Amino acid sequence: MKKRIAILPGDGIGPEVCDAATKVLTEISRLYKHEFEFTYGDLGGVAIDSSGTPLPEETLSICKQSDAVLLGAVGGPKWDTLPGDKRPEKGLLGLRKELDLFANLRPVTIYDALAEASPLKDEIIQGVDLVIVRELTGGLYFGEPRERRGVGEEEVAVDTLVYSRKEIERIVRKGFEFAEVRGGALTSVDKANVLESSRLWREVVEEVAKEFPEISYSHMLVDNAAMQLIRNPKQFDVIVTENMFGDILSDEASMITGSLGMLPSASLSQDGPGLFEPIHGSAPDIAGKGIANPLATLSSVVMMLTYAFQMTDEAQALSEAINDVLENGYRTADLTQDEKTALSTVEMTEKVIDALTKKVVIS
Ligand SMILES: NC(=O)c1ccc[n+]([C@@H]2O[C@H](COP(=O)([O-])OP(=O)(O)OC[C@H]3O[C@@H](n4cnc5c(N)ncnc54)[C@H](O)[C@@H]3O)[C@@H](O)[C@H]2O)c1
Ligand SMILES: CC(C)[C@H](C(=O)O)[C@@H](O)C(=O)O
Ligand SMILES: [Mg+2]
Repeated sequence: MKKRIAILPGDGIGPEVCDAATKVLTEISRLYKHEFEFTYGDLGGVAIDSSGTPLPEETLSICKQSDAVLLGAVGGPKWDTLPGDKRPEKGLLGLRKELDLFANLRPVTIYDALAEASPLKDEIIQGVDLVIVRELTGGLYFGEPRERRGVGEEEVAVDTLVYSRKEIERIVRKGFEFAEVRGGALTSVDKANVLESSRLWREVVEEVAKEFPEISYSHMLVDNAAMQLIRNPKQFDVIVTENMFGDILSDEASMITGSLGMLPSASLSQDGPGLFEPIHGSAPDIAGKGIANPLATLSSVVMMLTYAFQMTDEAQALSEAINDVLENGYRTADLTQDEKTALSTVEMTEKVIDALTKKVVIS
């Protein structure tokens, strides 16, 4: 059956890594005889430039009519001085809200071949396999009021951190469900020693835990969690946390794998189309140079195949192809000190496609 995929390349390296993804999806459609239909939409800075708004109606409607959405990244210096509600990032936040993508999964998987790319010691990172389940449509990112008022020394800026019981319940339940599927444990991360919203969060975790008597769980304060992720990341299996803490902890966790260019994500709603994107941004410092690591985006395609299309064989083959390429020593610039041997985005993508094709044709 035909699968409709909305492609939102966005800004900076977004188009470069999205190209990698569409090439790989095209190869998968050839190998497995699927039909993937790509419809492109503008989001972020490119959308501001083309239509004056970071999330045009047309883009939203393309996404709503799709079976899955693939996103590159949004933002960049060109739009940094725009007011908050006109910035590229507002387009992404609006899309997450409109599609009700409350559950953001950010898996942290270690590739043995990349051990030396991580700044952490081998014995600390070997065997790490964790997933951050980040609440994505609430908290500080969306709370009202959000405003600036007053002038001079009296000027104040307000952001509001608000969570309803219902919002917490649904993400915490997702966290427990993932822990159940993985046969693991749940760590709920909060700041309950200071924040009222975190105290409600903790209460809700205690209540939802009763539905999962066989899952062991614990609470951890976010500052300690940030430290523990570096000290002993193996202690974690599923981490469930609110929007902003999840944003920060996931960039931190990416260094366990060696590069921000490695971490994928899936943002899911209750029943609508999911959105799949690397966790990294538009990387203005390397945009246009053709050197971005496409693997976070290709691993996001693995998550799309798994969660949106239930194509488990295809997902496994692509995931193994990524592993094979790394085992064979291929690296983009972010993963090696040796500039001379570093592959471009296009070359790395070709290596993955070769490995995938060989794997599928032989099996
Ligand atoms: N989901 C998104 O669209 C998203 C996520 C994060 C940041 N942003 C936006 O991106 C812009 C730049 O933000 P930033 O510089 O703080 O974060 P960033 O993630 O874009 O880059 C941080 C560093 O990591 C490197 N990097 C990131 N992705 C890489 C890849 N695939 N391959 C190799 N190196 C990679 C960059 O070169 C840079 O040195 C900002 O406008 C920000 O708002 C967007
Ligand atoms: C660009 C920004 C709005 C976004 C976030 O903070 O959620 C990004 O950092 C991410 O991690 O996806
Ligand atoms: Mg982030």
